[in-house]
Amino acid sequence: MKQDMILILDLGSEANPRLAREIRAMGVYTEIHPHDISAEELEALPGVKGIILNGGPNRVVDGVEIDAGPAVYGSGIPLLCIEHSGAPALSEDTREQTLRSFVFDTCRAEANWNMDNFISDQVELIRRQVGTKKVLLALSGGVDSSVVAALLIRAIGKQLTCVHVNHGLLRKGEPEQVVQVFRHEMDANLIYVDAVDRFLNKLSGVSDPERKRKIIGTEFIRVFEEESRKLEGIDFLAQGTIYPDIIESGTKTVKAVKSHHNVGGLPEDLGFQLVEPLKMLFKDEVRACGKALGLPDSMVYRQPFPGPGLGVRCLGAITRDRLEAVRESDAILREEFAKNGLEGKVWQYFTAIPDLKSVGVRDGRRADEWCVIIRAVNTVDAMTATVENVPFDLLQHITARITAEVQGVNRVLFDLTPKPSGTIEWE
Ligand SMILES: Nc1ncnc2c1ncn2[C@@H]1O[C@H](COP(=O)(O)OP(=O)(O)OP(=O)(O)O)[C@@H](O)[C@H]1O
Repeated sequence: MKQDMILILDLGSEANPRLAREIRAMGVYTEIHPHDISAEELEALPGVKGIILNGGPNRVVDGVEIDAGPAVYGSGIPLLCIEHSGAPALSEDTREQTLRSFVFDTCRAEANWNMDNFISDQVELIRRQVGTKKVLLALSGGVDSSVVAALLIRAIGKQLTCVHVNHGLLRKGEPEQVVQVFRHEMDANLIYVDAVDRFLNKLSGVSDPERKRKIIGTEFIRVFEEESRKLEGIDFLAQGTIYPDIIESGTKTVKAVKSHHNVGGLPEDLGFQLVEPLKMLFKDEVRACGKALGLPDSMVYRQPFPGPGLGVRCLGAITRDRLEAVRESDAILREEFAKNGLEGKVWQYFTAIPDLKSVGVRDGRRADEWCVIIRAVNTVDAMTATVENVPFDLLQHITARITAEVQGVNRVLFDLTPKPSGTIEWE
């Protein structure tokens, strides 16, 4: 990479990602590495202009205080030590000034970290890694895999084959958008697999949420493997791994938040070499990259969506008609939130339909129909969530639309429960 880099060494701080993002926000590239980086590893990192030793509450490991070694202290590269202790923290201003002065005055780093440079570097690296060989990508249409696809199309064009599996659990219009954007606009090699019947047949009668998730995950792998076996001469598999996936899989001082399996469960033994061009990007940078590559905002700024899709919002055993009602009501909710300035403001909003009918009145007759639950929540870290205060007249308008436009629905409920005691999703 041609960019200057500030290296962050993890001396037991939980604030490494935050520090890394702060410096990237100043336009300077950062990477987080373990405290005991060797001289060879340090040497191999390009453009290191400064090193920050970021200490914190986990600094003592097995009774011993960890520290960087001679490779770092003897490197001649400017060092800054930060210790997050119990002492009163520096004010935000002082902290930012200290960081800025270290980065720009002491290290003389150039603010050359931006998406255009990132993209041109990655294009070069991908071409070097892949040569004239072929690459396979499972393309969900979600942010990460879409940005990987766009980057690879830029780098190697038709040497990339994308496989999109329509399992029937995607939101309204999403499979069509994948085809439109990647096949028609970006002229990519796209294999579109219509596996709707296959998934819904497997899920028929299954009401246990864990079993539903498992079936969706396993069936996805089967379909993907079947498709990849039909292709010949593929050496590489591209994946939308991003930096938080790697950070969260644990460092020497911070235990794993979750294991790093990135593909919603693609096995590790598919026998391909990996291409992971986004693995050093934070989520907002992935979005910026997608935007710079020309992907539509509706793809790049999409709200988080669970891996098993609408399957976990069609509560209990999935039926086609209730799944359709989830999809249609979700589309109305999203349309109304977008029209009324709530898109981009509310972190996550969706509808869920329990396997429950109640009596109502339709065309002057009693009719047993489902109820739609609206959920709209805000969160910083998904560990806790608060409910968005959606204007009452908007809720009434959405209720009127859903009960008029969505077949089989006679009631709309608004979920007032924060997390805890609720969770964000219903299953
Ligand atoms: N319907 C699908 N068709 C093709 N690939 C899929 C599909 N669903 C998931 N994948 C693959 O599995 C990966 C992980 O899926 P997951 O649902 O966990 O989303 P994610 O990590 O948020 O990534 P993305 O933003 O790309 O959806 C995706 O990046 C993609 O490679």
